Amino acid sequence: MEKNHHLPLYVTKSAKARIPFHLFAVSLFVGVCFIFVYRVSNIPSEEEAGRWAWIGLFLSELWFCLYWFITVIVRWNPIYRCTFKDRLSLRYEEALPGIDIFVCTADPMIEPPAMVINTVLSVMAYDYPPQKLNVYLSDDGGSDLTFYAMVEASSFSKIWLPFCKKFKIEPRSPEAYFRTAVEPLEDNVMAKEWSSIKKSYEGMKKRIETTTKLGRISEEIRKQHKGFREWNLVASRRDHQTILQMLIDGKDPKAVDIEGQPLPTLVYLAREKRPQYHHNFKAGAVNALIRVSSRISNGPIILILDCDMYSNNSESVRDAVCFYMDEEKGHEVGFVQFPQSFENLTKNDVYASSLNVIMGAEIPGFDGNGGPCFIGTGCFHRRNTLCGQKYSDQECKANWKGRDDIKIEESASHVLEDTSKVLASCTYEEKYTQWGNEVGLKYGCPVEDVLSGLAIHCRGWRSIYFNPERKGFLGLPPTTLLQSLVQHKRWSEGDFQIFASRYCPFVYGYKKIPLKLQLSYCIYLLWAPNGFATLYYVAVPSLCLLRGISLFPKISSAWVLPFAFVIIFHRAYSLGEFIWFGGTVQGWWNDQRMWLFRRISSFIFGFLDYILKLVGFSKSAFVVTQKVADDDVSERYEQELMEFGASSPMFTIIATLALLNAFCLVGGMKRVIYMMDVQTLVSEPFTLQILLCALLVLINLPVYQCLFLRKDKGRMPTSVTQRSFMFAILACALAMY
Ligand SMILES: O=c1ccn([C@@H]2O[C@H](COP(=O)(O)OP(=O)(O)O[C@H]3O[C@H](CO)[C@@H](O)[C@H](O)[C@H]3O)[C@@H](O)[C@H]2O)c(=O)[nH]1
Ligand SMILES: [Mn+2]
Repeated sequence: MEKNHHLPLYVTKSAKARIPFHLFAVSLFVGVCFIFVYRVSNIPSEEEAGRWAWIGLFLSELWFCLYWFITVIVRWNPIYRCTFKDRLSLRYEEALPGIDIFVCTADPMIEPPAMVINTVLSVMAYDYPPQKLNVYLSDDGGSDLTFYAMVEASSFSKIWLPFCKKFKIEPRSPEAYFRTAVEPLEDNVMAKEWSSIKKSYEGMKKRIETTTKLGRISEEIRKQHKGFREWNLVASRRDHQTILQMLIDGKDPKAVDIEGQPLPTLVYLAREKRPQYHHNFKAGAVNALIRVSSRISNGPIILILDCDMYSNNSESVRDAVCFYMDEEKGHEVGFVQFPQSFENLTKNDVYASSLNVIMGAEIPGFDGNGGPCFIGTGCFHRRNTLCGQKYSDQECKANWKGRDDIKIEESASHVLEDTSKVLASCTYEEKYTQWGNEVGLKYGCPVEDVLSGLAIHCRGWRSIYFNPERKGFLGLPPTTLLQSLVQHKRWSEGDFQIFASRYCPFVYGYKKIPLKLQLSYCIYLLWAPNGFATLYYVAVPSLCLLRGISLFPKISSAWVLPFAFVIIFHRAYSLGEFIWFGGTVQGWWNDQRMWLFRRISSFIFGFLDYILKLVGFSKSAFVVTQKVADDDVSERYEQELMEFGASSPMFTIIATLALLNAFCLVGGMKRVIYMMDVQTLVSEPFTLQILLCALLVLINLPVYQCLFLRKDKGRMPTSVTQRSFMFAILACALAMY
């Protein structure tokens, strides 16, 4: 036992093959230096055409180099973690900390209640003592439809939890389980239970879906639970009192499953909303939950989840607890972040939703540099840390060791409901103004997660990234182009807002977090400016080609070499990395296209929106990502056909640039065909420009399809087509004359 005590609860491993990567980075840097030498020594003189185009290109390349440098810093020293859950059970099974799990939902129409309760059921079924699990649902939609689904879930949990535990099934979201599991025909006992539970699940799902479709709760259902009466007072989803219902009170001895085992506490909360108070989106919801849960269960560890992120691994809580309970380092840990992984991705991932490279290469790099950022979901926080506590070596060590859950008043659930309501009221935060600032998640930023995580790092805490073999959580990716672009607009805008505010990591984190972590943060915080450099690079060289201004070395010149070297190796590395983390070649190509689209649309609009907010022209918003799609849209998603089909300025930019490059390529090819002898071809100063233009046309092929060939509803709307033709022709005309 004594010896056992000194074995750590987790280990950290460095990545292998770091040296080749370092060599690669250094040689690429040498190549980049050559490019810069070329750019500086060949600036066109003032009389020559294209001086400004040249300088602009140089600035874009400088920017790309700077940004690439950050991506190298992030990848320099990734680390990976491994836990020992058996040691945890041996030493601490009786002393495991309580866990409060927060699930956030915002709208029953785009986040169907049937999906939400699957997430809820999956976390209720964690392999963890149920008395120590407390599940809270925050419903920003304030919807009785969601509440109804929760009532159904609370009774279904009585058969679902024993079933999960008895047969040790995975995953524990009933929907996901029954979708993939094969009926256990050999095992007679299980087969019988299996089909009866499947039947009751399907019955429940049907009832919930019918009710959701109907859009209101029938009288019959209303009688099932006193909680429905609350909706008599609800004026609208933006104007209602706090609704707090303890659906299962884990402390109640009568709250047991069909096998007589205790159930986790289950709470439904719709915080108060009034038109005159800003509700601060998800951050506001989480903060209300932090307060309410402190009265009800006060678990020292909080798991935050989006409503589509169901638990795919029933041991994740134990994994996370290993980091917190480690005798050596546990007291330093502020939060444990799991990767954001998705189900429902298609083979070649048309919209590049997978985040595989970010989760596989970049976030482990963050961990090596001082700790992963908080990405909003799949994250276990220490309650005190979230509530603003600063890290201090001695104090935290002492506290965590002799950790004594702060006692909470024992009272009946209806009393708790009444006394906790005030904590979720609009006026509460007026009195305690530190909420949303020093306490809880921060307000005022569309990426409350990244900002709050940064603040936690700056208060001295470390964070841990844990990416187990069996994914901890699975969510739903955006399934249309526009949703993906809108999501990235929110992210790029929020991230840039952090960079440009007093929370800029170089200022706010100065002397508080390591420089390499400050730089790492910039990999996301500087997404938005990338948009401009990219926009320049995909438009100006092509237009110059049309006009006859050369911006790259002649194909016969030795200066071509550094360009070729940098471009080929940089992209080859990216391809290799993509495939290493489970992608396909076609998937990589799609990924490249999506990054192009995001940069020239989401990032630009994100930046502009940031400016508009700055001068007070537009208000902050949080466009919730849709989690359901119409049948024909889903079908096209399955076929990996890009979905345009809506009129959006983002599509206009994308289509304009696609057309512009097509026109320029035609113009450029004409030039080559006119001078069709080998001698001039070799000394041809436009070869690289033509190649760049051709590559852009190639990557934009799906856009031309949507413009000219497709007939389905996902094709480009006529208005967008007309507008983009006009803009593209205008730009070409301006370039030529
Ligand atoms: O007013 C709101 C708006 C959103 N949400 C919830 O926030 C979560 C995330 O919203 P979603 O539309 O799915 O956005 P994503 O872009 O997928 O979210 C990512 O990015 C967000 C920050 O932009 C983080 O908060 C998320 O955790 C992270 O998954 C969902 O559960 C919503 O129900 C609320 O509770 N209240
Ligand atoms: Mn989401």
